[in-house]
Amino acid sequence: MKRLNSQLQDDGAPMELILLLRTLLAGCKEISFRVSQGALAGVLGSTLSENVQGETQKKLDVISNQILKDILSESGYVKAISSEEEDDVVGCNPNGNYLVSFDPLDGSSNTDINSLIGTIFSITHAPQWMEPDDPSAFLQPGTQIVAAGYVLYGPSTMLALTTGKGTHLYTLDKTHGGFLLTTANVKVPVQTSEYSINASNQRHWLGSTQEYIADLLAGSEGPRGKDFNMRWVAAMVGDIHRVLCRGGIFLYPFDNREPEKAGKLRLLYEANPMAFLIEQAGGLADTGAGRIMEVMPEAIHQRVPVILGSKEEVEACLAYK
Ligand SMILES: O=P(O)(O)OC[C@H]1O[C@](O)(COP(=O)(O)O)[C@@H](O)[C@@H]1O
Ligand SMILES: [Mg+2]
Ligand SMILES: [Mg+2]
Repeated sequence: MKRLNSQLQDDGAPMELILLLRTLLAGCKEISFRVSQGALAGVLGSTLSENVQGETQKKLDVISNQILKDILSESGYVKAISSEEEDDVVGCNPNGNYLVSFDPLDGSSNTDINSLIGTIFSITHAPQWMEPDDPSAFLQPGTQIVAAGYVLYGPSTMLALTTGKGTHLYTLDKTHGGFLLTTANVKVPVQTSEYSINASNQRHWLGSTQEYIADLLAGSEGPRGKDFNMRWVAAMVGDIHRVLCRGGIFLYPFDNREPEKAGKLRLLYEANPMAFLIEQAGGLADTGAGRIMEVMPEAIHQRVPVILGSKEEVEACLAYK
């Protein structure tokens, strides 16, 4: 079976980027181990501190963040990082050539129920002019990303990764500690009859979202003329993995609960990396007002509405105005 290194070389990834990815993934393997220890590791439950988003952090969030921060800042390849769990950009090596944005633990409320969680990341070049603690260099559209992916801590630990040459899925072989290529050039089916949305927010949605979901619910008796199935993992990483594996549409749309927040999911370390993976697998990723990867970020923790997945279903959704 092909190893990660060899696939990255075949995809033409520069050696320094390969080394950076290997470093990042070494951190994810450590997180994978910690996660698998569950209550035995004494890491479940909430801490008293709150992160910048005002949500209560789980201890595993803090631990995962620390693991990635330490390994990346010591690597030498990274000029600065931005993390969901850090209020500000964290400066690393002033001579580093890359910037890394990450959600160290996505779906963290699932930790208490032994369900799917993961780490999401994206990597861009670090501009020469940048001071290591300058957040403005992170405010680049997703089109500038050179590598993005997630590690899913499920029954097996899996990696989905793209460097812009297709999306590949790898499985962690825990007997020798390496990621092995298990699906090359994964393709999201263009059509689907499966959707994913937190329906408890329905009353807050825009009219167009209400109408679209109502038509899916009407199934074979409605205008779509077919029945749809619904799935919600409550961890974006789990929902997107399902979409990559068998298609579907995933929505965390704009809603009126906090209109200034424009959505729940964060652009830099949730929406953009997932958009890159989905697009590289033949799917679409949109905010409802344009391509996610073309959004010019204004802040490192900016949120965006997310509609992504099977091409024809995303197009059908976007046709509702
Ligand atoms: O609580 P809700 O509305 O179901 O939201 C679930 C969404 O929130 C998230 O858990 C946010 O991620 P974090 O756990 O990293 O904060 C997504 O992974 C998921 O899609
Ligand atoms: Mg998250
Ligand atoms: Mg998180």
